[in-house]
Amino acid sequence: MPAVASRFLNELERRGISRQTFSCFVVGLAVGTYVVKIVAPPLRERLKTSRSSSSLSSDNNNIILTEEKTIIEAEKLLAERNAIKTVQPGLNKEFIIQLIQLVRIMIPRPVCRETALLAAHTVCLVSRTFLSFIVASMEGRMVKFIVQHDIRNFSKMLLQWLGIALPATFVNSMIRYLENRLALSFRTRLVSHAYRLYFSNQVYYRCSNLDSRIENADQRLTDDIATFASSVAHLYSHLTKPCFDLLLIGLAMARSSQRMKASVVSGPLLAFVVISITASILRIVSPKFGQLVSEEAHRYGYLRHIHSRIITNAEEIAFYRGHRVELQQLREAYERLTRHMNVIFEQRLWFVMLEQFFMKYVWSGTGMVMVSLPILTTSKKSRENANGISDRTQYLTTARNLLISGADAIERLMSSYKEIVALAGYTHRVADMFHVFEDTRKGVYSKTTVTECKNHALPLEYGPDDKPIVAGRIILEGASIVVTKVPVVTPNCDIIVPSLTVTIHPGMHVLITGPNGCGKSSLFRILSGLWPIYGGELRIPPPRADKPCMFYIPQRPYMSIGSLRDQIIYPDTRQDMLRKKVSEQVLRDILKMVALEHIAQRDNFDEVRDWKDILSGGEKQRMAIARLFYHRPQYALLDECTSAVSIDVESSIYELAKSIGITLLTITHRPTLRRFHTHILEFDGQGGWNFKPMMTS
Ligand SMILES: Nc1ncnc2c1ncn2[C@@H]1O[C@H](COP(=O)(O)OP(=O)(O)OP(=O)(O)O)[C@@H](O)[C@H]1O
Repeated sequence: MPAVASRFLNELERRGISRQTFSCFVVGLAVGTYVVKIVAPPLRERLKTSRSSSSLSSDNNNIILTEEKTIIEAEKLLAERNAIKTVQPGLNKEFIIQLIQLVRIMIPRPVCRETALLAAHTVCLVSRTFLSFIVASMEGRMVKFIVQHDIRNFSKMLLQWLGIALPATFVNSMIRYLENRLALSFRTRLVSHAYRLYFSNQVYYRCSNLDSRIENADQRLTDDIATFASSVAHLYSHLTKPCFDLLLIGLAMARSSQRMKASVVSGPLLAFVVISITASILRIVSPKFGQLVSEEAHRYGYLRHIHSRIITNAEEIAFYRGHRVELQQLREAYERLTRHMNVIFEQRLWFVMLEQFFMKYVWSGTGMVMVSLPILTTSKKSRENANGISDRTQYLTTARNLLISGADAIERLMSSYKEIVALAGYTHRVADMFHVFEDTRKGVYSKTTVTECKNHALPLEYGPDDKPIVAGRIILEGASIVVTKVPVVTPNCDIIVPSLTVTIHPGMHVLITGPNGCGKSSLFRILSGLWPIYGGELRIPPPRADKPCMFYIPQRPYMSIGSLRDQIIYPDTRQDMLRKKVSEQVLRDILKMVALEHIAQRDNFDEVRDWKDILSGGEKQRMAIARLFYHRPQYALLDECTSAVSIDVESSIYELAKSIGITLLTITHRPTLRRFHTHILEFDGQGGWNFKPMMTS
């Protein structure tokens, strides 16, 4: 082995690489690797535990349910805990696979805007490294000329130094600019991919109502994607540049110490030993910041939750004069947060002290020793030589500059590692979100259920996890709604109605009644395709270009952002309206039908307001019914949508709807509406139902 090593070193020397240069490079590489290794575990630990504001607080794998948690929250926490148990974000194979998948979305083709930005960014990074070397050696030579009283050469060098400053500053700001552009480009690609998935097949509804794998889709779509994209862009420069820097710095320092005829191994070796020992100490004594930060985020999230509850329910609280109770709750939440923050500050106090001591003093001292070793070990004869003094000054200045750059590179390498670990966490969150979107789009759900689904006597097919399989069929055909042996099953796997069979032809106006929670609205969810069909068959008319097959109006109407026109034609846009050749006069007539003509007189159709707050409860319901007259669907699914409308207006609305050929499916508890219907579907609340023609009295 020694013979092989010696031959290898001889070969290097033959190719112009001295033994000293090579050993310096190897030691430098070892220091870098060790630093990265030593910093890794605590950071990974930290990232695992520091999660979003809605994250769970877990201790020894047991969920701590604070007094504020409801059953729904408990369910969410359970789901989150399960997710953490199954997939651990970290630097593993899964991270690489997920990262490659995301990179394919961010850089869809070999030749695209992103690759051009990446190429320009790389050129700038390489240029910056070379420029810093040129500047460091120039500064060394300038000091040498000062010591030698060589004014001519000093002035020449100063001018050259200033000349280099211009491209150097330009390259620096270009690096930042390109990094930001790259991050934004990546983000845009990811966001448009995410939006495409989120708005196909009602994924936005399904992933929050039928699936519990994603707790906060909004946070993942905004914060997580943005952080992931900027982290990838940042990491590229943070990883490549310090490695490149360290390599060149090592070579340059070896060259300059070689000129001083000194040993080049002892310095880096010393640095390696010192960095290893101090980094190990820091790792051992570091407090568990991950857990502490996670708990802080949790308490902060609760404080925000209380604030938003007060804003949402301000009117109710004001009527009740409930401000004392609310204030008390706010104060308690705030105090819990500040108490915990104080604990973090105290723990951080001594740790930061130790960290600063090592990094600022121990590492700097080691650097000084490294730089001075070649000078301190020179012979007495060369020490007394006049040229030797200026050479040593030049060496010292150049070495000092290189050392500063080297320290900067090591620091950046350490923070790059932090970023890789952080990136693993965000990669997991973003990739997981896409995965869940894809699943829910295809109708594959995973929900932690409170109820066990083990009633195998019921006519459902069950999977190995004892959850019912989505085995029903939807057929778009004919003009009638035909429900055949379809069970009504909630997302929690509660079977409300084991088997429902109903046929509704156009013109059969059906009144749907039954006690609270018997499954009336759930039937509408099934007809609209929001809930999966676990069995049987559902035939509904295929969608038509001129009018929708079904139009649902809920009890709590939704007011969109936009003008008065947008409220009436929702979910159409103005372009859709113009294409359908609907004039403003038609909109005015529609408002008249629902007794809202005064709104059109008060505001013009372009008026943009906060309609949710401006309109009264009954007015909002009437506005929702105006949409029915605009869209004129084949079937109207009316879910207690006139509960706040006066009886006379309600009657005229029903008469009008029937007269323009809309078939009504109405959920109501009001007996006054019976006369507008031809059939009745009665649920008994025990899973039974009865569908028959309406008896006229
Ligand atoms: N998203 C959901 N996840 C789980 N269970 C749900 C969900 N939505 C409704 N349920 C449950 O399904 C059952 C039927 O609800 P549904 O809304 O159909 O009742 P309903 O007959 O319309 O009642 P009401 O007359 O009070 O409006 C209820 O027990 C309800 O708790």
